[in-house]
Amino acid sequence: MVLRQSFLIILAFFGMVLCGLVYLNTNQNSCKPEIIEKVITKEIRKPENFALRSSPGLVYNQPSALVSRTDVAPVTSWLAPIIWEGTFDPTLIDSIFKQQNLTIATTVFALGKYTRFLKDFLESAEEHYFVGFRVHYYLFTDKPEEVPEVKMSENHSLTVRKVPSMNRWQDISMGRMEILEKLIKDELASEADYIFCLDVDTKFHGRWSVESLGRLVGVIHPWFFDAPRNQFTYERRPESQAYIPAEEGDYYFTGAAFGGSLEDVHHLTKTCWEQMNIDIANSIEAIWHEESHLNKYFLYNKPSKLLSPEYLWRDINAGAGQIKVVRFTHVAKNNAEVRPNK
Ligand SMILES: CC(=O)N[C@H]1[C@@H](OP(=O)(O)OP(=O)(O)OC[C@H]2O[C@@H](n3ccc(=O)[nH]c3=O)[C@H](O)[C@@H]2O)O[C@H](CO)[C@H](O)[C@@H]1O
Ligand SMILES: [Mn+2]
Repeated sequence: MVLRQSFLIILAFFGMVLCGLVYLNTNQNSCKPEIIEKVITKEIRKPENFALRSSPGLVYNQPSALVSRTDVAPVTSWLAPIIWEGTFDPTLIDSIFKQQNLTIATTVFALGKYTRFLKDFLESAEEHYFVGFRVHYYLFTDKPEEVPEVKMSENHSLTVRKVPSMNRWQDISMGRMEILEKLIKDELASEADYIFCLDVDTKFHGRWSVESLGRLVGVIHPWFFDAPRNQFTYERRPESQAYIPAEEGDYYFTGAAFGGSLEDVHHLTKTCWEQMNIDIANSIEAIWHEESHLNKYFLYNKPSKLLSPEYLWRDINAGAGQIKVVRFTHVAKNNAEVRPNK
């Protein structure tokens, strides 16, 4: 009898503990979405944070309603500014954006032999890229041990992330879209205001700063800024999701640099990655990989700001009358030697 009673008490005790655990567990699960939501809503910036406030007493040149550069277009036909030297006042624009307390996330990938480009990329960025503004670089590499020590300025920081190696350079280049989509979705909401995604085989030579910020930002490719649209190297096969017919197209954009607000770049990376996967399922790869999909995206989701080829020039020594300042260049490389495949 006593034995039976104690057995029942023990059973009841374990029952309670079990119930408690189940409760805790379900409760934790049901809490998760709430917590995530709280973090995001807490960090969303209010519209007034983006107001273009200027300080009394700031001395700068009077802007003109009449005079501008006449050798280049400072605006697209959908009224997005095109940023060229001489279209903005660095003193004024820096002072306005200083008041917004921004963080610019910047991603760069260096897999395989491309780690050799990191030193020049990072050192030159520290000299010219968003100087005086908060920058968080996210560097994705399969060889973290090869990341050089580069001294970061006070408000710039670098996070290194290990990613698996890949055998095809095309897969590395296209795979960036998937990693970027996840990074923005999972981590950046409470971390940054804007993002730029850059090729690593590049180098800064001049200012690249807040004049480049916008909701959705594309960089005009240095080889095609003066070409007619039917000569752009868009994907021309209708079977690909990146297809653009010969009579359509605005500009040809580079895949080596794009950016904007987290929300807009998230949508861009997600869409391009989805489109590339449809192509894979249909056994087709766009002629210039994610760059082709990016161009398709920009055609039907117009960028709100365009950066002139000053923001991705061919080579520091290559000249063109319209390029008054070279800010960022693609560096010459031996593709056959540096890539894992043809
Ligand atoms: C100037 C320009 O418009 N560049 C684009 C162009 O060729 P690119 O010749 O510039 O392509 P690329 O060889 O630089 O590859 C793009 C990027 O992928 C990364 N990477 C690539 C290979 C590798 O082994 N390891 C590695 O880390 C690295 O960050 C590199 O900068 O077309 C590519 C897609 O076809 C991309 O759209 C590039 O952005
Ligand atoms: Mn490149």
